[in-house]
Amino acid sequence: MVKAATIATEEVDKMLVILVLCTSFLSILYLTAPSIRKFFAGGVCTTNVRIPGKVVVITGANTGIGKETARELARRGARVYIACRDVLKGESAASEIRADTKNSQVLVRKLDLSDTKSIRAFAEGFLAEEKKLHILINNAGVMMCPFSKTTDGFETHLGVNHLGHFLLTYLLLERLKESAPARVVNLSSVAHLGGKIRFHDLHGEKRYCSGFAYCHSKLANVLFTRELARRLQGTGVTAYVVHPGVVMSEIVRHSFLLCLLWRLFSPFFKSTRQGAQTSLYCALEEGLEPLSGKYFSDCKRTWVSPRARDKKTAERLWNVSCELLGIQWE
Ligand SMILES: NC(=O)C1=CN([C@@H]2O[C@H](COP(=O)(O)OP(=O)(O)OC[C@H]3O[C@@H](n4cnc5c(N)ncnc54)[C@H](OP(=O)(O)O)[C@@H]3O)[C@@H](O)[C@H]2O)C=CC1
Ligand SMILES: CC1=C(/C=C/C(C)=C/C=C/C(C)=C/C=O)C(C)(C)CCC1
Repeated sequence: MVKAATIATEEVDKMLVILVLCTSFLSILYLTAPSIRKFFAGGVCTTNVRIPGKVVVITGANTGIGKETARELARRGARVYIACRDVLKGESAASEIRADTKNSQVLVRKLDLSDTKSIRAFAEGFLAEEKKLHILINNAGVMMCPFSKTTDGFETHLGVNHLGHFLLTYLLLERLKESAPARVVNLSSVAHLGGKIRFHDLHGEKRYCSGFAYCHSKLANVLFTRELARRLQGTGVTAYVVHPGVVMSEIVRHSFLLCLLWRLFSPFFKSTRQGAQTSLYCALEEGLEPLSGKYFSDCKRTWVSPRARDKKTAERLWNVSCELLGIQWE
C-alpha cells in the first residue's frame, strides 16, 4: 500500500518536472521569439536606389507582401499601380501608402486573375494610359483553396497563380520591352519543391489535394520564369522568381488548420515587410541582369528543385499555357 503510494507520488513528481520543463521551454521560446524571428528574417534589400519616373505594376498589392512591396517602391518615388480584384480594398491600401510615403502616384486598377476577360480589360486600360512599364511584380496568389475552377475553367491555383500571370505578362510584354531595362518579378515559394506539372490532369479533375495544387502552381511559377528569361535574352527585359520566406499574411485564409498554426507561431514568422525584401531586391538591385531566370530567397540566389530546372517541362508548360489561353507567344 505504502509502496503504491510512493510510486504514485514519484509519477506525479515526474509529471510536474516535465510540466515545469515544458512551460520553461515554451516561455523561453516565446520570450526569445523576436530574436529568433530576426535570425530567420533573412536578407534585407539594402540598395538605396530611388526610382522616380519609373512605372510599376504589382498584382494583389491590397494586402500582405504585395502591399509592403508597393509601399517601398512608392517611397522610392515610382508610380505604382495596385492591380487587385477588390478595388475598395485596393483604395484603402493606396490611401494608406499615399499618406505614409507622401507619393500621390499610387493608383488602383481592377484585375481579377481568375477571369481572363478581367486580365485583358486591365491590360487594355493600362496600355491606354501608360506609355512605360519598368517593373511588373506578379505577386498575387491563393493557397489551399477547396477544389474550384476559374471563370475560364482552369483549376483555381493553376488559373490564378500561373495562367493569370502568364497572360498578364504576355499582354504587357511589348510595353516592358519598350521601357527596357525592365524587370518581371514572379512570386513563387519553397512549396515548389513539392510540386509536379501533371500534364495529364492539369486541372485536378482526376485527383485533387489543395496543398499539392498550390505546390504545382508554384512550380509553374519557377518554370515560367526560367523559360521567360530564356526567351527574353537580348531584349533588356529580365525575369526573377522569389520565395519570400514564411510570412504572416492572409495567404492561409482557406485552411482553418493553417490559420490556427499561423496564429500560434506568428511570433516566429516574417512580417510582411520582411517578406517583401526579396521581391524588392529583385526589382531594384543593380547588376542583377546576368542572373535573369534565377530563383531568389532572402535576397540571394537559392537552390531550386530538379523539377524546376527541367527545360523540357518548362517548354511544354509554356506551350500548354499558350494553348489554354488561346494565345501565340513565340
Ligand atoms: N505568406 C507566405 O508565407 C508565403 C507567400 N508566398 C507567395 O507570396 C505571394 C503573396 O502572398 P501573401 O502576401 O502572403 O498573401 P495574401 O493572401 O496576404 O495576399 C494575396 C494577394 O493576392 C490577391 N489575389 C488572390 N486571388 C486573386 C485574384 N483572383 N485576382 C487578383 N488578386 C488576387 C489577394 O487579393 P484579396 O485580398 O482580394 O483576396 C491579395 O491581395 C503569393 O504569390 C504567395 O504564394 C510564397 C511563400 C510563402
Ligand atoms: C515551423 C512550423 C510550421 C511551419 C510552417 C511552414 C514552414 C510553412 C510554410 C509555408 C509556405 C512556404 C507557404 C507559402 O508558400 C507550422 C506547420 C505552421 C506549425 C509548426 C511549426
